[in-house]
Amino acid sequence: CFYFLRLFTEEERLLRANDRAFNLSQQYANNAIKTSKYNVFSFLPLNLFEQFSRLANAYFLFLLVLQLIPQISSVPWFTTAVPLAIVLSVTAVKDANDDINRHKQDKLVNNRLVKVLLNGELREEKWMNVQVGDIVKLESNQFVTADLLLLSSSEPLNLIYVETAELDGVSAALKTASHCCCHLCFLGEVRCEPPNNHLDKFKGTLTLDGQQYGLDNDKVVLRGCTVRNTEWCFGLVIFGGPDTKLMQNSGRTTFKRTSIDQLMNILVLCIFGFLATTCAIMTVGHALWEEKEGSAFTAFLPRKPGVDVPLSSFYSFWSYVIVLNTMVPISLYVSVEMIRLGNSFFIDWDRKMYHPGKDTPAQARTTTLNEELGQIKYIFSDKTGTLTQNIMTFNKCSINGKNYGRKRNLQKTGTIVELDFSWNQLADPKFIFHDYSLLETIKEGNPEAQAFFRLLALCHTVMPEEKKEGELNYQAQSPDEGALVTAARNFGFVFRSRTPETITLMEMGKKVTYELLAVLDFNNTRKRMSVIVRDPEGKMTLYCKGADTIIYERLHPSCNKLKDVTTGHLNEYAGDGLRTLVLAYKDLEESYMGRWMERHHEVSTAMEGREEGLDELYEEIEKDLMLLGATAVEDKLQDGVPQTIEQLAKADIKIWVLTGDKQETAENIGYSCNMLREEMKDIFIVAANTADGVKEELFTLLPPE
Ligand SMILES: Nc1ncnc2c1ncn2[C@@H]1O[C@H](COP(=O)(O)OP(=O)(O)OP(=O)(O)O)[C@@H](O)[C@H]1O
Ligand SMILES: [Mg+2]
Repeated sequence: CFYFLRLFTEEERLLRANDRAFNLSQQYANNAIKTSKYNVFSFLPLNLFEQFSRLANAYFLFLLVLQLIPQISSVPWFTTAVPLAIVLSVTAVKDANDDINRHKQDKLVNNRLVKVLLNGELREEKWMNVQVGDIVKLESNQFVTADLLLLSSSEPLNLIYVETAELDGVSAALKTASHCCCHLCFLGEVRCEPPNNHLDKFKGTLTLDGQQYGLDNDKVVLRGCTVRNTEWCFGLVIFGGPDTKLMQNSGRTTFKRTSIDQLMNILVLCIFGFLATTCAIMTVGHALWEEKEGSAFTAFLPRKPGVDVPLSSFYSFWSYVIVLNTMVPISLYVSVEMIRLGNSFFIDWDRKMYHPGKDTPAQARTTTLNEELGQIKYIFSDKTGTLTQNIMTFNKCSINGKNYGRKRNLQKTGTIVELDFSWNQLADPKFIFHDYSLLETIKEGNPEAQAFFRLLALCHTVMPEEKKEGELNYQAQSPDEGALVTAARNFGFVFRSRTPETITLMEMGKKVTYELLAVLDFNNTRKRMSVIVRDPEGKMTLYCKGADTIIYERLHPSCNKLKDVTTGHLNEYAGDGLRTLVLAYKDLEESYMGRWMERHHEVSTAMEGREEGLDELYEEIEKDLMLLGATAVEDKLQDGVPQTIEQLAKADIKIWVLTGDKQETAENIGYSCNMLREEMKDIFIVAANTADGVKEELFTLLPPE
C-alpha cells in the first residue's frame, strides 16, 4: 500500500549513481516483477471470490444455503453441493495452472543474471536484486535488465545498437551513451520524470561535478529491448521492475467478457425471472389450498406448532425454488467452457495456421479466442512488414531523366543475366541488378549518376560494421535505407564508416572523407531527410531525399523539364507497386552556411521551442533544390496475403491498412493484395489532415440513407 501511495505522489525521480544507501532511502521499486495473481495463501480466498462473482455460481451457492435450512429443504444438500464443487474445482485447477505458468515465467525473468558494479567491482546479480541507481554491464544479445541511462559502450562514439521489436515492432534502434561519463565510479545525480508509459519520451538532467547535462530518449534503453552488435555497454538503472515503461504499459490482465458471456447472463436472468414467477404462482396456490383444504389434513398430518398459513407459504416459496432449480442450467457454463476449450485446441492443431519456416503453430492463449474472432468487423493493419515482407530490394531508378532497371539484358539464349560486380571488392554479393547500362553510365563517369549514388551513400542513418577488413555489414533502422545504401555500395560508392563529424566513402575505389555539417533528420511530417556535407575540396552541398510530393514543392524552377520526365518514371514505378523516393541536391555558399550553422547551433541548444525553431531553419535551407532522380524499391507481399484478404472480405470484414507510401503505390499494392478490386469503382480519397476535417469529408461521401 505504501508503495502505491508513493507511485501516485512521485513527481520527480532523484537518484545518485553508486550510492545505494541514498537510493534505497527513496523507496523506489526494485527490479523484481510480478505478473502472477495469487500465492499459496491467497489462492483459495481470491479464486473463490472471483468464481462466486459469476452469477450462476453465486446462485448455486445461495441454493445450497437454502437446502441447509431443514424447514424448506425439499432435496438433500449434496444434490447441489456436488455439481457445484466439481465446477468450482475444475475452474480452480485451470486458474491455478495458468498462474503457476505466470509464476514460472516471473521466476525465470527475475533470476536472470546481470553484471552489476558494486563497491567498485563487477558482480553477478539476479535481476530482481538490481536497484535503482545501480550501474549494470550488458553484453551483446543480452536482454536489457531495466530502463537504463546509457553511460558508455565498446563501440566507437559510444553507440549502442538495440533491437526494440518487443516494444514497438521496429527492428533496430541506435542509442548514444552520454559523453560526459568517463569513469564508472562517478557520483552523478539524475533528476528525471516519474515512471510513466510513454515509450518515446524521456526527459531528465544529469548533474556531474557541478555541470548539468540534458538527457533525452536517445540516451535511455528500455527493458524489453535486446542489445545487438555491441560488445559491452554500461547503464545506470533509472526505473526498475514495475516502474519500467514496459511494465507500465502492460496494465493488469483484466477478465474479458465476450458477447456470448453477456448473452448467457441475460438468458440466466430471464430464467431467474421465470423461476421467481413460477414459484410465486405456486406459493399463491399453496396458500389457497392450505386455507381451504389444509384443515382436513391436520388430523393425520398435524401442523407444527407456530406455523400458520403465511409462514408455511413463505417456506413453500423457497422449497419450490429448490425443487425447480434444474431450470437454471448449471451445466450451461461448464459446457460452454468445454466447447471453448475444444475450439482453442482446434486452433492450436490447425495445420493451415502453422508456419514451417519458423516452426510456429498458432497458439490460442485464451479459450474465448474463437468467439472473439467471430465478432471482428474491422481489421486495422500496418502495411510494411505485415502485408509485405519488409525485405527491400533496389529495383529501378531514374537518373537525370533516364530510366534504369528494366530486365533488358537479354542474351541470345533468352535468359536474363545478372550484373557482375566482381570489379568492386567491397560489393555486397547478395545484391542483384540486371540493367547493364547503369553500370556503364557510372563507369563512364557521368556526373549526375555519380551524384545520385553519392547522395545515396551519404544521406541516411545507416551504421556500418566492419569486423574484418573489407567485410562490410550495414545496420539500418529502416530497411529502405539499407537497400539504397547497398545499391550505392555495389555501384561503386561504398559507405565505409562514420563518426559524428565525418562520413567516409570509397568512391570508385578512392577514399573520400566528407565533413558532416548537419543532419536534417527524417520524420513522418517532414517526409524527407537531408544532410549537409563538405567535400575534401571544401565545396558544401545539401543532399535531400524524400517523398515526391514534398521534394517537388521545393525544387528550383530550372528543373521543370526534368521534373516532368521523372514524374513519368515515378508513375511507372508506382504502377508496379514500388516504393519511391525522390533525390535532390543543392550547392551551398560558405557565407550563407556560416550564418545558418550559427543559428542552427543556437536553436538546437535552446531549451524552449527547439522543434519549431529547427523546423523553420530546415524549411529555409531545403528549397531551390536541383533534382537528381528517383529510386524505386520493391517490398514483396508476404505469402498468402491476397488469399487471406479475399477470405476476410468474404466474411464482410472491413480492412484498413496504414501506410506512408505514395498514393499510387499504395493503391497498386491494394489491388495486388485483393484489398481493392476492379468492381470497386468509387474509390475516394480523403485528403483532410485533421480529425474534424476527415470526419466532415467522410460524411459528405456517405450515401444518403
Ligand atoms: N528514410 C527516409 N528518408 C527520406 N524520406 C523517407 C524515408 N522514409 C520514408 N520517407 C518518405 O516519407 C514518407 C512517409 O514515410 P513513413 O516512414 O512515415 O511511412 P510509414 O508509415 O512507415 O509507411 P510504411 O509502413 O508503408 O513504410 C514515405 O512515403 C517516403 O516517401
Ligand atoms: Mg517507413
